[in-house]
Amino acid sequence: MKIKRSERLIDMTAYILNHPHTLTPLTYFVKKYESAKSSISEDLTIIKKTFKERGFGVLETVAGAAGGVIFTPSIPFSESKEMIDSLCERLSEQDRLLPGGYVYLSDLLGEPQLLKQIGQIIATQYANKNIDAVMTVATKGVPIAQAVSYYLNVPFVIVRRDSKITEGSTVSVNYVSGSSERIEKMELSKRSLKRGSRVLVVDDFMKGGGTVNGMKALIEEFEAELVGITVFAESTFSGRRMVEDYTSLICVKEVDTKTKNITVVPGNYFSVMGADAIDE
Ligand SMILES: O=P(O)(O)OC[C@H]1C[C@H](OP(=O)(O)OP(=O)(O)O)[C@H](O)[C@@H]1O
Repeated sequence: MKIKRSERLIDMTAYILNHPHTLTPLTYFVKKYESAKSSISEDLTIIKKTFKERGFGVLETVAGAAGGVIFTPSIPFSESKEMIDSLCERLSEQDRLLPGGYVYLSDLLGEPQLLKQIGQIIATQYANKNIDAVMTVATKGVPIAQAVSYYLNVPFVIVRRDSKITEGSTVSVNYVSGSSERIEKMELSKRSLKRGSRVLVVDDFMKGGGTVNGMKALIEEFEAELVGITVFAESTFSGRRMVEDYTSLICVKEVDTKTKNITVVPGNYFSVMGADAIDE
């Protein structure tokens, strides 16, 4: 289609934003807009510069015959900080405290815009870590895994605590639930992960860390590689937490079961990202 340059820029930007971590050859745009390669290259330079200045992410040009452009989305720290701070306020509402020191999150994890931001924030942390798959455990981790997998453009796999005939043959592990000291089981369809896959584990909430530890054990069973663990929220845990190396967006710092007050503060995301940024 032959359109004005201003319209072409908008159309190209929409396509690129909707295709994260996807190599798009320049010839695709040349054919689509019936334009010269030099015009398309100029357009991509404008988009690349604007994305960088506005903090939308990096538009990388891959040279060579099989080259093109790849968009790696990211979210500016300022936007992440604003979103996490407002979440801490919302989560400090009194009626969220559940028995056992858990916190009611399901309303937040049902909000499309918030899930989109959570996906962007976590995907920003792993943008350059060559993730092959995102892993979570049913049920409340699923919307988070879906959001993160969209922005990393990789599949997500769902670990289950119950056996389902529709999952085919599975690999299962027993794990100690850190919060309840109970032996529990989780399983994953054999079809889900290839040997050597680089896996990111996400979940909605971490208390004792037993659930995440179980997923770590499953990744070992698949002879895959754990790249990182990021949870939406963590709570302080009086017992011995089973997982040490993880990232959280928010932290339930204090819980007063008498007044039902909870104090929620930002998690360790910014300190972890700050460290990573220094390393880059
Ligand atoms: O760190 P731990 O002590 O292991 O607890 C964190 C688990 C428990 C809770 O899941 P549930 O509410 O039990 O299950 P579902 O997500 O299906 O609601 C949460 O979603 C994490 O997966």
